[in-house]
Amino acid sequence: MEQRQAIVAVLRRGDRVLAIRRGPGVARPGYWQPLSGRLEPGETEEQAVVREVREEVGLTVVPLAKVWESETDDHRFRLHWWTARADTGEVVPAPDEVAETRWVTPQEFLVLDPVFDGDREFFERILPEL
Ligand SMILES: Nc1nc2c([nH]c(=O)n2[C@H]2C[C@H](O)[C@@H](COP(=O)(O)OP(=O)(O)OP(=O)(O)O)O2)c(=O)[nH]1
Repeated sequence: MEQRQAIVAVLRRGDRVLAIRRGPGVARPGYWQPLSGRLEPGETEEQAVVREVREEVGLTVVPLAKVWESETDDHRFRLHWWTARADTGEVVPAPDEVAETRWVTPQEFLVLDPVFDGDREFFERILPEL
């Protein structure tokens, strides 16, 4: 299958990041992860980060830096990981896509269940180096 491109938006507020639980309207509901979403044709990764964050939790964010690339465990998506600043604003989840949200420390993310292997690797290995 042709690999699709998606962004992951690691929203930072102080020493915490936004974790969301996948909602009932998406594949594999129940998993905890940072926000993610498909890159649309003609869109830059930064634009996709801003759009997806707005659609999924209603926050306006500023993309900071691309920090990692990975592949999903089912190989369907190449994931482009971005940090973004989200200092203010209230999180308002899109009900179908986001079941729950939590601002977590990296340690707190690692005890959420279930999480994807690639996301675990990000929080264990990549995020502490940033
Ligand atoms: N952070 C993270 N995001 C992931 C992982 N696996 C995975 O598919 N995603 C993201 C990439 C896509 O944005 C989204 C795919 O979910 P989906 O299949 O319900 O979304 P979709 O609407 O884009 O796809 P589809 O319905 O057309 O098949 O989830 C993962 O391991 N970690």
